[in-house]
Amino acid sequence: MALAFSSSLSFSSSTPLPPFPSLPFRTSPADSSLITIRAPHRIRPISLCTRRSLRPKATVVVDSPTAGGAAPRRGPPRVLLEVKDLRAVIAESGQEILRGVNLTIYEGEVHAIMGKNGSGKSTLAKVLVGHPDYEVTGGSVIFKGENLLEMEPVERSHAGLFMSFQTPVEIPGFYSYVSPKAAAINMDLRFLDRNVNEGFSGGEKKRNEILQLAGIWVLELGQGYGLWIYAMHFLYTDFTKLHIAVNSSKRNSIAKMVLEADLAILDEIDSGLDVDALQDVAKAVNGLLTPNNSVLMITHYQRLLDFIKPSYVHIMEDGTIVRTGDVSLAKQLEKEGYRAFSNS
Ligand SMILES: Nc1ncnc2c1ncn2[C@@H]1O[C@H](COP(=O)(O)OP(=O)(O)OP(=O)(O)O)[C@@H](O)[C@H]1O
Repeated sequence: MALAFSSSLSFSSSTPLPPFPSLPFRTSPADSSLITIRAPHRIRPISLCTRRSLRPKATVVVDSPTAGGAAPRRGPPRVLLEVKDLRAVIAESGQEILRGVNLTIYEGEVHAIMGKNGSGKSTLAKVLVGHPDYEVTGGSVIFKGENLLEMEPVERSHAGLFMSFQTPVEIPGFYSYVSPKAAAINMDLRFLDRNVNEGFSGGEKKRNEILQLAGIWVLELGQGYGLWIYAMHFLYTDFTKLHIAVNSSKRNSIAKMVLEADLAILDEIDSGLDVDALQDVAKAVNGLLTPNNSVLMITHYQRLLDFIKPSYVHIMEDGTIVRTGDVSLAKQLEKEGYRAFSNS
């Protein structure tokens, strides 16, 4: 298993950060051999966060010297992702899976990719995040003006690309690792009640994956103590469950940061979810959408699109996008099946 992780932050702490990646991560066999833990690419005190869902219902006490209003970016929407004639093979066998994918995503857009089993949807997602099982053999991918294909997976993550896996990883041992440190800084322990994903139901794992969009919460405590909290599991059911109380008067430099993705790739977030859970997940995704970020979601079912409205729906077949349209495509698909869209 390759574990891609790096910190671009420089901490003022004189004590080295704990070696977070040494946690006993494991992937489920059905999923990838790569875990990318998203480390911060930009840092913003929570008081600067403009996203509705992240305005703390939770108790968050922050002592930040840089509090103020963040001005939203102005100007016409930028192209976030431009995929041109992308071709990729399975690295081991050389079998071609992606056979010339073209896709352009502007910021503020929600794109849905649908397609038969085995048409290459997940492969496209994994190739975009740099999964080592695949080798790109042709085409180009520009993300935020930069050549995505030249970046390491972790750099893609830092650049603002997020992917939720169909089968998220389990992180046993998380509680015992974090809880003493959380106690040491007077942090409410109620949100540390479960190991990440371990024993979670399928639906809970999915919610958890989505809530990773809220990012990694980074606490830096002054006076020589730094702590990373990989907070995805704190959030797995409801943002109100995030309850971090830090007595800032006792600490002289506490910064609470939230990281967010510019482009979130959500691979079948709806599978295995009951109706209520689906709505919760959709609500979380919608809450994280802003005019400056985008979502690319892979789904088999139109019902997800009732809750997360797509700007475009693409139909994929045999490693390429064969049709693009609005949500009516998904409706037609539901009615007529893939025969209506087949190239062959
Ligand atoms: N690492 C791999 N090793 C072997 N075959 C692979 C690998 N990755 C993808 N494939 C094959 O490539 C094809 C496309 O797979 P992919 O998972 O991208 O399809 P999909 O459209 O996401 O399907 P589904 O809707 O069932 O999730 C399938 O035939 C799959 O078996």
